[in-house]
Amino acid sequence: MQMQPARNAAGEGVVEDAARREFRDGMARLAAAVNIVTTDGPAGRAGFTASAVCSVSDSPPSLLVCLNRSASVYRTFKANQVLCVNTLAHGQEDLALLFGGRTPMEERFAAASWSSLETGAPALAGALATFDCRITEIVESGTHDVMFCEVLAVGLGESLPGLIYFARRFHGVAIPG
Ligand SMILES: NC(=O)C1=CN([C@@H]2O[C@H](COP(=O)(O)OP(=O)(O)OC[C@H]3O[C@@H](n4cnc5c(N)ncnc54)[C@H](O)[C@@H]3O)[C@@H](O)[C@H]2O)C=CC1
Ligand SMILES: Cc1cc2nc3c(=O)[nH]c(=O)nc-3n(C[C@H](O)[C@H](O)[C@H](O)COP(=O)(O)O)c2cc1C
Repeated sequence: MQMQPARNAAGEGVVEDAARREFRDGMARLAAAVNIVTTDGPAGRAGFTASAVCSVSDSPPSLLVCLNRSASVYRTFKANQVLCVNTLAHGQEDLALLFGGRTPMEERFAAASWSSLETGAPALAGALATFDCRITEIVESGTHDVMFCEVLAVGLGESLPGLIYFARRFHGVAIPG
């Protein structure tokens, strides 16, 4: 068996790169809902697309969101301490791409209509569900911060087909029945 060198000529960790690639290939098979996570407050308004969102507990109602510390929106979320998880419906793929990076913040928000629930974080008109939250704890893990959140208010939109991210693409999910 040929051993792979731990570092290439440029000093980069090739073993680590292979592990990351393998991890991502595996994660590409783990289907996930698509959300736009927003915030507003003293540090300003920001939002990003997130598939790393998960239910934690129903008492108290709580969820978690994983945010890369290198994202342009990171400092704004950390400073505001509130966020709203907006779960997207089939047909909102363009919004998911817009909030998926590299687009100026005003352009991202100009593409949709927003209101607010309790915290002042933007709630997306036409979302399947909106979870208005206060960030209660932040745990650093690898490249990401895990933001644990208490859900203060839930908005339920129309019952529409859902949107998932699977195999590096968006897919619609039909309502059963
Ligand atoms: N959890 C995250 O931070 C995610 C970030 N992305 C961003 O979008 C880009 C394109 O993603 P794909 O087209 O799906 O191809 P990809 O091969 O980069 O990612 C495949 C899967 O790996 C996971 N993933 C990707 N980057 C990650 C990261 N930095 N930390 C933890 N998990 C990660 C996600 O589940 C993603 O669907 C990624 O390179 C990343 O920048 C996408 C999905 C999740
Ligand atoms: C489908 C999809 C899912 C994503 N999920 C996450 C996620 O869960 N956590 C995260 O930190 N970034 C995620 N990203 C990347 C962020 O949306 C992106 O880095 C963010 O918009 C910040 O980009 P910016 O630094 O250019 O502003 C995802 C991107 C896409 C397209």
